[in-house]
Amino acid sequence: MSFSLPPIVFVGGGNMASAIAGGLLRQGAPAADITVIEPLAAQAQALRERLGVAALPDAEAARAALAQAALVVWAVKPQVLAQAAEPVAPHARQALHLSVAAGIGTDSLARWLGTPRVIRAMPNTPALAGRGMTGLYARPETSEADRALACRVIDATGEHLWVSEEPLLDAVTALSGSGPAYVFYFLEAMQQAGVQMGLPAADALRLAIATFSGASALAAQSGEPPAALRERVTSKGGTTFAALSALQAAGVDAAFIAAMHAARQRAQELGREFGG
Ligand SMILES: NC(=O)C1=CN([C@@H]2O[C@H](COP(=O)(O)OP(=O)(O)OC[C@H]3O[C@@H](n4cnc5c(N)ncnc54)[C@H](O)[C@@H]3O)[C@@H](O)[C@H]2O)C=CC1
Ligand SMILES: O=C(O)[C@@H]1CCC=N1
Repeated sequence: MSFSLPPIVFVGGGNMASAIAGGLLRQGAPAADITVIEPLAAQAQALRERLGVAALPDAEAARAALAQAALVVWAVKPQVLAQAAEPVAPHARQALHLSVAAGIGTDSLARWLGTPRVIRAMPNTPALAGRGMTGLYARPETSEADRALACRVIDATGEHLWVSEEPLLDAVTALSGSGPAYVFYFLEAMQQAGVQMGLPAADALRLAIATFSGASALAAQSGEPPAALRERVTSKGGTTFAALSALQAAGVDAAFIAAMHAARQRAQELGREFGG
């Protein structure tokens, strides 16, 4: 299968870059169209071996690729983005820029990159399994073709959802960006309880994973609100009622909501601290 793609440069070759580049390659994009700037030699070597893409140590080595790039994907930590942008930006002003960094606003990005053609994305790690969910925000200076290119790249890792105002991306970060960690946290707790009740650890984990994916599939397929689906599991005076009463008594819903507000607040702080 062939998947035509203009040349792309990734800045940062960690989890997120691997997920997006891996998704593009799975869809049939030629490895020759993908270059990664990754200063860690071992990480660069792993990218070459696993994905077959060019992995170069810095902007100087990637000058030719940057000059030809239609898209530059920023996949470094928010803390190092400004510093990473400095040597790259002068060589890639013609490109569309797509940043996955949490919290860093497009005003800062446009300033550092010397172009307003900037789109922000908030993906999540299920992208590594082709089941990602990504929130997207485009600056008004981007064209329809720019937005279509960003969608094609992101859709190689799963689904996308556009938000109309940039601050909503911090809410997406708190919900689906950090969200896989909440699911893993619940999986750990469910496995632990299963083991306490005598189940082998592997069986407890299998039951927990199948329950999450089955319940999610049912919620997606039925289109019913989660509250209605929950009530259908909860027989009067039954086991689920006992469990949900214990969760409520422990204030789990309030704690969970507070946790998500903390995540959004941290995204806002990252923007202030490292957005410059
Ligand atoms: N991991 C996650 O669940 C998600 C992460 N993000 C965002 O994605 C971004 C990347 O996160 P990960 O891929 O998890 O991080 P990571 O640590 O796996 O990858 C970052 C890579 O950037 C490289 N790097 C450091 N300085 C550089 C420079 N100056 N130039 C080029 N590369 C440089 C590092 O060596 C590292 O390999 C972050 O900004 C994060 O906020 C967004 C959504 C979800
Ligand atoms: O924890 C973080 O900061 C990143 C952003 C969303 C998921 N991981």
